[in-house]
Amino acid sequence: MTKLEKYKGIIPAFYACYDENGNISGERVQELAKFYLDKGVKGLYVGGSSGECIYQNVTERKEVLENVMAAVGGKMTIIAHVAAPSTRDSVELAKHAESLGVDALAAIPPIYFGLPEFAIRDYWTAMMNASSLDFIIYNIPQTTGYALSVNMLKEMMSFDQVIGVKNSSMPVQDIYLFKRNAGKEIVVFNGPDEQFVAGRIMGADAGIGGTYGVMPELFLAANQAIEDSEIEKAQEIQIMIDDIIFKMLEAKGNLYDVMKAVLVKRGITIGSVRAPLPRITSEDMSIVEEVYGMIELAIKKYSL
Ligand SMILES: CC(=O)N[C@@H]([C@@H](O)[C@H](O)[C@H](O)CO)[C@@H](O)CC(=O)C(=O)O
Repeated sequence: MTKLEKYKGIIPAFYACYDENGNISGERVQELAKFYLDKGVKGLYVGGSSGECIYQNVTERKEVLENVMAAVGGKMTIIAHVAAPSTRDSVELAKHAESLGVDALAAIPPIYFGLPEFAIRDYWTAMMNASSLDFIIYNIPQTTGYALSVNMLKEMMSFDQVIGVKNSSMPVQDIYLFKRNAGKEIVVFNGPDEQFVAGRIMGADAGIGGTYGVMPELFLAANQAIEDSEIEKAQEIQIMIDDIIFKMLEAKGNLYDVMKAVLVKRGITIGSVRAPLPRITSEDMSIVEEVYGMIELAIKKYSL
């Protein structure tokens, strides 16, 4: 088994778990982490977009990771997204993550100001230098405004710690582009859940996604179908997944709040989203019901 094997598979992007007052709930974090452990996913991606990291302070982000590690540390692969607006906070989070024994760090590029590539490199290397952990570049141009270039990829790949890219850019060809130009074996994680199967076919080794958490069974089944070269089955499951995602996106409230409401129906309560993310409305509840039904039906169809 190569050292990259532990990253290959289905890795839900962990949701922010709050109590009824909107504070981090360690108890709920642990409950959600154990739910995913029971489902058999490969690992968890903690503190990313789905973790609402942008709206949490450093202390809160540490508390989330501490509770994930307390619940499932050592039992599954844990990737800690540690990027924060300042390099200083990101470095602090990187050191903290290493002290807890996570497997890898991940980071988006710096946000808000459009910075030159040398500054982005310095931001990432500061986090790497603060630990000895594997490091994953998080490419998500649609939210950060920076699209990973091949030159930057090559420069970053010269660091031994850099083992992969979580790629959330929309062109599926980027997956191959990054693998082709990395100059070494890397793991590419598919980001857009709507094209997970396409991403795997184009060479993604794994997937990290925000909607996995509400229907992990379906992504596990799609991944298994790919592994078994059952492409038609994989496509069929992907289409069901997309119908579910498109339905959730019809809601007025934020996608994460829709998924949190669906999780309640699946027996897991993790609170709502933090403002400015809009909460679901009473009219959105029919979408929640419908989505829950669609997930149940798909699970039944494939006896998952
Ligand atoms: C732009 C965006 O948020 N992309 C999501 C997707 O999982 C996305 O929610 C999904 O494809 C639905 O559109 C992930 O790539 C983000 C993610 O995994 C994370 O950091 O939480």
